[in-house]
Parts: sequence; C-alpha cells; structure tokens
Amino acid sequence: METDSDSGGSHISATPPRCQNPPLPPPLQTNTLSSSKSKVRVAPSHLSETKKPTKSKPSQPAPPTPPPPPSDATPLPTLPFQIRRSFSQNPSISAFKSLETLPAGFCSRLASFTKIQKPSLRFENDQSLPTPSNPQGINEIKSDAFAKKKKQINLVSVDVPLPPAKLRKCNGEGNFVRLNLNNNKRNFANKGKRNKSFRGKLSYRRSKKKLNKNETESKGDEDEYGLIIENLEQNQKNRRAASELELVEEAVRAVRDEASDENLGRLLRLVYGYDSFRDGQLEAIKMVLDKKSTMLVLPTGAGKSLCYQIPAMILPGLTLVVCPLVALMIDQLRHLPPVIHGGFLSSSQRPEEVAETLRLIQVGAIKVLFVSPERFLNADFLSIFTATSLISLVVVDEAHCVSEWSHNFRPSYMRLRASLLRARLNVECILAMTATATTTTLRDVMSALEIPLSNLIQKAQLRDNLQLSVSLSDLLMLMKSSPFTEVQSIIIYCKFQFETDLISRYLCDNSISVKSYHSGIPAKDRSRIQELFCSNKIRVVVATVAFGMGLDKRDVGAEIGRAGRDGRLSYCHLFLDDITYFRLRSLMYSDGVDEYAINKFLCQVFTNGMNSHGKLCSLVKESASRKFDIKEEVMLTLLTCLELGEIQYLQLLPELKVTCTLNFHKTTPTLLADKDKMVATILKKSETKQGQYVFDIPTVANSIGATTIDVSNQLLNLKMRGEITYELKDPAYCYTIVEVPSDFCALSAHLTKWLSEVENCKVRKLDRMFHAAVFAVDVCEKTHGCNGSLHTPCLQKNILDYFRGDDNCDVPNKIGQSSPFLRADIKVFLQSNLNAKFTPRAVARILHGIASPAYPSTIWSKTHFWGRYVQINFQVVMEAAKAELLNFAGKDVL
Ligand SMILES: Nc1ncnc2c1ncn2[C@@H]1O[C@H](COP(=O)(O)OP(=O)(O)OP(=O)(O)O)[C@@H](O)[C@H]1O
Repeated sequence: METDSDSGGSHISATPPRCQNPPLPPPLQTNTLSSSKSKVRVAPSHLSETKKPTKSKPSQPAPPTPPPPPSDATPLPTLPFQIRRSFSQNPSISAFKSLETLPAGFCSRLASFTKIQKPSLRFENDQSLPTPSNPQGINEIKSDAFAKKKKQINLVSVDVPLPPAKLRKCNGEGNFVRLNLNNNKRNFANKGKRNKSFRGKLSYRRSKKKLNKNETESKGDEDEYGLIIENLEQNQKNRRAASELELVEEAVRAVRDEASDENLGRLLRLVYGYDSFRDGQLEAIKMVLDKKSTMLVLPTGAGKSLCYQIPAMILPGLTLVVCPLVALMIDQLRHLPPVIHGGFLSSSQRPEEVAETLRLIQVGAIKVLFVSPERFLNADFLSIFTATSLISLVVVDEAHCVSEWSHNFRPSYMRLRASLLRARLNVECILAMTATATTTTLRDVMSALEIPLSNLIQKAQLRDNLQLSVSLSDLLMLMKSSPFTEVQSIIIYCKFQFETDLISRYLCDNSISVKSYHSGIPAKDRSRIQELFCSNKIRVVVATVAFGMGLDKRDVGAEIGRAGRDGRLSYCHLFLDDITYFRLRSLMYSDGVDEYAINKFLCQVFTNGMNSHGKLCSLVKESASRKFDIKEEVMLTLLTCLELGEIQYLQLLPELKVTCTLNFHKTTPTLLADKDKMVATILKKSETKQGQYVFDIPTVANSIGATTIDVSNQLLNLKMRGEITYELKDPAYCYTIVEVPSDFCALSAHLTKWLSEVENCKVRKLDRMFHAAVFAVDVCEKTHGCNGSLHTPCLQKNILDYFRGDDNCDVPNKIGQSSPFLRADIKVFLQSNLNAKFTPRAVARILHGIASPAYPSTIWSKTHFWGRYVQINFQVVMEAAKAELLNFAGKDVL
C-alpha cells in the first residue's frame, strides 16, 4: 500500500471533482445519431474522422502566444470579485445598485469511466468548447445558460474600466474576463454577432488594409465608421441591459412582496432562462425565504446552487457559502448569474486582495461570499459580522463534511455548528446541501446545524441516466469493447498515484493515447495534460482525484457523482478485485490512533500551556505528527474536539508558520531593540545561528502580550522599512488553553473510543459497497433483471439501501481472520529491526502496507513484510503483533 494516494483517508479525501452542468446543447442534427439515446451521446470513432474538419474551437489553431491555462495548482485567479465589483461601477447598470440591497467515493476510488461526447458533434456551432486558449470554456457557461437567452443582462460583458494595477492576464476566464482584464473597450460578447454587412465591411477593411498600406486616409475613415457602429451597438446593448435589469428588479420586488410560485418562476426565467424549477428547488427556496433552516439532499447536478442563489437576490443581507475546496469556490463563483455580485476569501489570496474583498463586504457590494470552513477560525473575519446582522443566510455546501460518520469528514467543518454560527455571526437561517449522505450522517449534520427533522428536503439520490457496471475483467478488454470503444474522452480514476502511471504505461503500450495525472506531477505538466485532454488531443487520462477540479470540459466526470451531469446517458464502470478491496480496507485503518499515543499527545498540548491560561501555544504539524505517529488531519480533529466538545479545553486559532529566521540590515540589533520592544524581546528569545536570529513567534507574542498577528504585522512593518528580512517556516496549529483537563487518562480513553468507532464505521461502509459489487457480478443477473454486463438496477438498489440504511449494519466480508505464519513472520520482522521502536499498530500497519508519519513508505516499503498481510483482518494482525512485542523485552509495548 502506498502513501501517495491523492485521496487517502477520510480526513484528506478531496471532494470528488466537480464540473459545472451547463444546459443541454442544441439537439443534434444527425438523424442516425438522434435515433438512440446512447448513440446520441457516443460518437463512433469513424464519425470523428469525418467530422473533424467541422470542429469549431478545438480544431482551431491556437492563438500565436497562448497563455498557460489555469490549473488546480496555479495561483487562484483574483479576478472574480474585481470583475463583479465592476457592476457597481458601471454607470450603464446603475439599476443594479438597488439589486445589491437585494458511495460516490467508493466508485471513484477504484476505476470508473464516463463517456464524453465528441465535441465535433456535441458542440456544433458551440463557441464555448474549451480550447487551448480557453481551456475552461468559461464562455460556454455564459453563452449557454445565460447569455444566449439573457445576454443583455450579462453585465460582466459590459465594458467597465478597471484600475490597471489590478489587471492580470488570465486566459481561462472567458471573454468577459478578458474584456475586463485588458480594460478593452470592445465588447467581446458581441464578437461574432455583428450583422453580416458590418462583418463584411470589417473584412473588406482588413483586406484593403493589407493591399494598400499607404491609403491611410481611407483607412482612417473606415476605422471611424467601424467605431461609430461599434459605439451604436454598445449603446443599444447597454440600453437592453438596463431594461433587463429593471425587469429583474421588478421580479425581485414581486417575490419580496409575495414569494409565490408564479413570482419565483418569473424570476427564474428572467435570470436563468429556465422554464421551471427542478424537483426540490422551489420547496427549498421557499423554506429559506421563510428563514427556516433547511437540509437539502439532491443528486449531483440537480441544481442545488440555485436554491441559495435565488434567496441571495431576495434577502437583504449577505449569503455566506461555506465550501470545502478553493477550486469549488471559484467554480461556484464563476457560475453565479451576473446579477448576483459574488466574492471569495481564501488563504491563497494576497493580503491586499483579502482586504479589498472585506471592504466590498462592508460596503454591501457583495451579495454572495464563498469561504472555506477554516475561515471561521479567524477572529478578524468573524468580527466583521459580529456587530451587525449582515448575514441573511449561511449555506453549508457539501454538508456531509460536518459529520465524522460521512465519507468525507473535515474537522474544520465541525466549527460550523449552529450554536457557533448564531453566537458569532447572528445567523438566522442555515441551508445545508449535500448529494451524498447516509441516514446517520444526515441525522448528525442536522443535529449539529440545529435543523429540525421536518425541514429535510430529500429527493432521489441517484440519477437514472447513469449505466452502472462492475467487472473483474481486464482493463484493455473493457476499453476495446462496447460502449467504451465509442467514447471519445475517458477518465480512469485510480486510488494511487503509482497506479495511474502503471495503467497509463500499460494503455500506452497498447496504442491508446493516454496520460497519467496526479498531484505529484509538476503543475506545468498537469496544465498541459488538461489542455491536451480538453482539446481532444489525448483520449484517456488516468488520474487520481486531483484531476477534475476546475476542469470545464463538458460532461467530464468519471465517477458516479460526475458523469452525465447534462442529463444524458453516461457510463460508470467499477473495476474491482479482491486485492483492491483488501488494500482499500487496509487504508481505512490509516487514521487510527492508540490510547497511549493520544495520551502523550494531550500531555504535549497541555503541558505547553500549563499555568498559562490564555497564552498562545503552538504545535508544529510535521514534527508533532512524526513524534506521536498521528496524521496531521487527525491531530486537527483531536484539537477541534478539545475545543468543541462538552468541555472547552482550548480555543483554536488560525494556523501559522511559527519559526522565524531574521536578519538585521540597517540599524544594529541593539540600537533597534532600544527603540522597539518587540525587537528587544526577539533578541532575548532568539537563538543565534550564523548571525541570524531564530525565534518562535508565539513565544515572542506571549512575552509582549500581543497576538501572533500583531507580531507578524510588526515584522512586516520593519521589513518594509528595510530594517530586517526574515523567513517563516514550520506550519503549526495554534491555540490558547481554556482549561487543563483534570483526568488525561479518561480523556484519552474517550477520544480513542470515538476514533475507533469512526474507523469501524468506515470499514463497514466499504464492506457494504464491496458486497454490493460482488453481488452484482455474481448473483444479480438472475434476480434483479440486470442486463448482461450492466448492473444498473441491482447496484442502484444497493446504493439506495446504503444511503437509507443504518451505518451500523454488518455484511459478510472476505477478509481473513487468521494465518498460520503471521506470528512467525512478525517475530522475524521484529528481529530484523531490533533498533526500531514499534507499537502493535505500527507493526500491523507495516504488514498491511499502510504508511504513517513515523513509519513512512519511503523507508518501510523496502521490507518484504510490507503489505504482506493485507488480506488478514487488521485487528487480528495488531493482536498478533502485540503478543510478539510482549515477548521482546525492552520494546515499547502497550
Ligand atoms: N430549474 C432548472 N432548470 C434547468 N437547469 C437547471 C435548473 N436548475 C439548475 N440547473 C442547471 O443544472 C446544472 C447543475 O446545477 P448545480 O451545479 O447547482 O448542481 P448541484 O446540485 O450543485 O451539483 P453538485 O452536487 O455536483 O454540486 C447547472 O448547469 C444549472 O444551471
């Protein structure tokens, strides 16, 4: 087993990649294709040959100097809020001013496919297909969902001058972004939409320009003529935009007066161009407008975003949307209709960008703000809202992350408990949204967010346009059989990085155009792979979950939550074999911690702060993680429990790099220390190494009675004055101690029990899903009407049972309960590693091939015992290790 999974344990599992779900493209013209639903979606390869020349964007040559496309690893675009800020600056849209007051994982972990239509067919006449120069295909969103129908109110496309200092090149942002970015007066939204005669005139002008460069006078006339026409068009467009906005405003006012189906439907048509609400949307919107906290469970791609976007237009204050990933925030921000002014805050933004967003919030220029859950640790952020009733609605996206019983628990989501939101942010209404939650998870989330059971809106959790299948067969065979032979673009998701490389090589050797993609590949290369995939230059990407975030290729999605989001038929295939199941099962044990380790951990957490209530403490993530052999995410979970449990033992603060290495430049250190108290303290608390001063920021902050932020600001100040330079390292969890536990042993026992229950729950979930898959392959064809290799009915039934059922239910599993050689092997292993200290868990992990902070795979995978007992129950191996360790005097045994 490896440590290079991009989607490891539950704590670090990234939310499955997410793509926007644009409205359906126009119906296809080809009769043969439209005769069958599946044929419509799948473009046979021979068709691709013949259609190739008709490809619009993908086949177009790239612009002369194509800027690099954005990737999930590139710095975040700072643009969205600036662009949207431009609304309020635009005189032509002053009307808008008043508006401002206005087991999924299971399948993805293995390997699954979906088909992606041939752009040559699906995107005929579609200007929005991602291209090398526009890999995100952003314009498609605007053009399909909004601009085509509501172009006139797509205000982002209206020219608005922006301060040049803010401008930044960003090609993936679509026309509207480029327009603003370049401060260009030409309206890209009009590009290609000029009437024929005008276009004729322009081309005439261009060719003439080429023919006779000296005829400057005539050229000047034509330019002038062109400009006049462009201005006229622009004015017309502005007028249309203004009148559209008036209509939207009127519709908003009508809903405020009476939130009737009719009024809401009108607003939906005006803003989104959709005819009707989808199942669950209207109900959710009305609940929120009634200020009733609501739990909304709709399938992926069912339109949950609209359920907060419409209320955001109606409610007076800010709508705060909590997202687990920055990529998702940006994705959602991009998909806001232009009439909704949005922004986001993320730790990867520059301080001035954060400051600007905060300013916009304070002046009420942002209606929807996307934030990460970690933001709720930041006192500055919370203080913005504390004094006022600025927030009308808090939306908890991917709300299952709140519950430790979910497949994707995030410790920082624990902080979103209703009591905290109410106490700190005066929140009246919470909308929690998810597509994947079992009954236990839902109950947990609703209890944490104080959502009454009666306020649950839950619609079908499965979409019926997904054909589900499972097999144990050879990948190549699958790729060379129907329907996959006819699929243009395929993503194969794997659990581990090494698997992506292995499979990619295998397919490549078999003449399939393929690349692997995972977070270990340099960002530049990843962008390139994404670009090649989006422009259909490679057919297959073998990836970990690192691929997909921010990927805007239509219909991309290779696990059950992503495929077929446009409503068309898609295929999700799961490869499964016993070994994969055993390895996944082993991984479920990678977060577990022994009581002994938790006890030591608690001692460090509280010894640091002994007799110093209220003082700043820190725990350097990497070294503490290695010392206690606890994953960083698990340490954070424990710290969060200590903060939010029945007794509050500590208060977490934002994470910080705590070790500072400082050089003095202008004034001598002692002279500067005479004038500056902080510098004097630094000199006292530092170690000097080769003329550099190395100190711990919280220690200095405690000595001068300041916060770490104060110290950081002062350091920055000195740096700006040229007095010092410094480097920060050692990211750490920071906290202040509220109360030292009276009984460390009892607390350790309690935390260990809780972690082990969570671990068992994860194992049971995996067992259930494996059982369902095995059942599909072995039995269901006879009983559930599954057809040939397609197991849709039986898998759907089992998945639904899984979501509706109880997480505590055990199913038969294939895991071995004993092995005659186990004890003997452990003995040999211990004898050959006499210098190392082991706990039973550490031995069991090595024998299961699970890396941990203190026993990394780089070292321990070299032993031939690594992963040897993956098919034997982890607990059994741990017991055997404990017994053998007891035979070794002097070993660190529990
Ligand atoms: N009433 C509607 N009619 C037609 N299309 C709609 C409607 N509501 C939403 N959509 C479209 O459905 C697509 C998916 O919407 P959205 O991204 O909100 O789904 P989601 O439920 O949030 O998905 P996920 O769970 O993956 O985040 C979007 O393109 C959206 O514009």
